[in-house]
Amino acid sequence: MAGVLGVAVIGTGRMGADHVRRLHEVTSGARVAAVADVDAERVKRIADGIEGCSAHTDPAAAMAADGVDAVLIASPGPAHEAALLAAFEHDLPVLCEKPLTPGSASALRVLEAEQRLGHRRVQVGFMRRYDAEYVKLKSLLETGQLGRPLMLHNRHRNVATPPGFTSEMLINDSVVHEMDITRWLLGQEITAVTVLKPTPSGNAPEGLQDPQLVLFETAGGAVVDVEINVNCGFGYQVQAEVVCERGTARIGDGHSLVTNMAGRWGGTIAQDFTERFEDAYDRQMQAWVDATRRGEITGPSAWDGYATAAVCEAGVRAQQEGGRVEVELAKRPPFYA
Ligand SMILES: NC(=O)C1=CN([C@@H]2O[C@H](COP(=O)(O)OP(=O)(O)OC[C@H]3O[C@@H](n4cnc5c(N)ncnc54)[C@H](O)[C@@H]3O)[C@@H](O)[C@H]2O)C=CC1
Ligand SMILES: O=C1[C@@H](O)[C@H](O)[C@@H](O)[C@H](O)[C@H]1O
Repeated sequence: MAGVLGVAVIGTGRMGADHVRRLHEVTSGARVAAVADVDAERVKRIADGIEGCSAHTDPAAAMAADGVDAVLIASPGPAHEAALLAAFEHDLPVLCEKPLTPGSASALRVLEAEQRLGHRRVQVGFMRRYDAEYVKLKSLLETGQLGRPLMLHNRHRNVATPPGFTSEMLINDSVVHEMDITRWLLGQEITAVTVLKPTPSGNAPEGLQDPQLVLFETAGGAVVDVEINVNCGFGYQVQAEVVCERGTARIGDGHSLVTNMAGRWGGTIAQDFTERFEDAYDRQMQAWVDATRRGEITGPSAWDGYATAAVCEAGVRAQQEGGRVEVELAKRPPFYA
């Protein structure tokens, strides 16, 4: 399609509202044509701020609304499968926030439904693939100058968790990003997961197993560790260091602004993901809109969503049962080659 892309945004909470703002104010070639949320007041408030945008409480009605060419899903994970299948019924391209679905069985159903359509429709919102530092790191690895990657160290720290955040969510909501970025950076599937649990931090709400150290093994023999630490109190940090045969490369130190003042030097630390990954969310959206207008689907696929769901399942079992848990992954269909 050549014209402006009309997008229906499903779910207008924290991420959905931010994506609506982005589409409306930052992205070129797109407009918010419809919004849907089970919270009627919230969705009306958001639609009222955008000319020509209709408000709905039923996602399928938003997808069928006038001027809708594509769908952005930002409802909670358990609502994604129904929204994806509804988008497929209208044969609409979709940008679906992570996770594709919470669970490999539901993710497989989505893969099967997309294959029945006969063409790819889904991009999953693993926005780190659009972060300038991660892009540089991947480009460097692809030159081969550093040699074969042996290990990847990751740190993923959040200031604090919202109410209701569970120990499983450290894996399913947070470490899922490292699962995707590991597969993308190294070009290898994750084959096994082990989770180590230190005595919880005094900052963690009662009952939350935080922090955790999550280890992945990959098909190419690399070992990956992830410090997931979601009540660290001081800032939002995402760091990665690849150790290769001939050198190492590291991102995420956040040294873009260093100050010298009053006998000290230092900088500031982002406070949440919307700040740290703002550019990545913007680039992800623009890339999706541009590709969709060209009639293409690029970026992380439904297969990537399924593969990470399978690793999450192994991770949650490793967390709960202890020991090393192998990832059970279906054969990759040629459709997702
Ligand atoms: N890429 C990233 O860094 C991040 C991604 N996310 C993902 O974004 C999605 C949304 O998360 P948040 O915005 O943090 O959640 P939220 O709870 O702030 O917002 C969810 C919204 O969806 C609405 N909703 C619930 N069920 C619905 C349904 N069946 N249909 C339509 N709307 C429905 C709720 O009323 C709420 O307004 C999740 O998949 C989450 O994992 C969240 C945070 C960061
Ligand atoms: O996706 C995200 C959240 O859902 C999750 O809760 C955070 O830990 C991540 O840093 C963020 O990127």
